[in-house]
Amino acid sequence: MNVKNLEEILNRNRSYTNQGETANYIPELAYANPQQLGITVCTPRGEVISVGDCEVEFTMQSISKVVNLIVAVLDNGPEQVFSKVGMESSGEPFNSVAELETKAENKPLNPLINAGAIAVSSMIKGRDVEEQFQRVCTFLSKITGKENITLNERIYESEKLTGDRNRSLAYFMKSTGVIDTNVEEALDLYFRLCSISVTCSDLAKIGLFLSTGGKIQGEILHKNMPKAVQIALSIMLTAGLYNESGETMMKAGIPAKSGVSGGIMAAPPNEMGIGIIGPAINSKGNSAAGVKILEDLSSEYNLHVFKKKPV
Ligand SMILES: NC(=O)CC[C@H](N)C(=O)O
Repeated sequence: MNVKNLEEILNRNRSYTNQGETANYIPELAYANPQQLGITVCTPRGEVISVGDCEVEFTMQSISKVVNLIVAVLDNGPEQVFSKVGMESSGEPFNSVAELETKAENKPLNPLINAGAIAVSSMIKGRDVEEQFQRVCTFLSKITGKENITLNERIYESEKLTGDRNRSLAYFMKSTGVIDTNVEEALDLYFRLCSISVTCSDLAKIGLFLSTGGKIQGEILHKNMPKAVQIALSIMLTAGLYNESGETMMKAGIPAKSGVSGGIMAAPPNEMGIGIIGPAINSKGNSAAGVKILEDLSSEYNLHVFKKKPV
């Protein structure tokens, strides 16, 4: 792998930024530059290669759902978490209201759609929202090696102000017993987690952590970490890109998670961590150029999980 190679992949896919738009249902997200495009790759051997607009910060949005899930699984065990949230891909938009009532016994279909992630947030341990949030930040800090994990206040306020769809999902889940804690607190934690600032290289480090089975600088910090990571990767593979997950699974074949700010975090097992930013998103809510870059990275570096690797 080298810089030139990655630059070529980035440039080859640049025109796809014109096939998307920045998210505007959270008004503050609309101000991102739709032409921005960057890739960072981290390998287990310690190489870090960044190309394009990698230094720009953006919010994690739905990529935080993966970290959220791992913390909740470590806190409660998988049985407890999956007694409230399903394991199936949805085939519907990430904020679908209808499927919550009509599918899977009132359980949100999986932890990576909005309803599922709000339910998972309610299970994170802590005295109050601040402590819950700080526990997730501490974990993120260990993974990324960044001392300060910060929240983008403008985006957070914008999310809260316009988050009525998420509120309706959460209150519905309270009525069916999926959420049995304070709904507003679960939502507040969810909004905060979505508003955490990151760069491409932070995403690549999260990807590397997952790709190496949950190791942080060669160490496993919790005995249940490998299991939690295995769960997260499985759900990323089947549901990480919402109703574009099947196509991405077939074409790129890499466990990945997208967010509406245009980030994609990907974790081809044992290979590398990948962070991509491209704020112009397609109709499914995924970075328009980002998904194409993921496909190209997969074919360039043989990353598809079902591609026969040379022995
Ligand atoms: N797909 C996403 O990134 C959605 C996250 C966003 N904060 C929302 O709740 O709608």
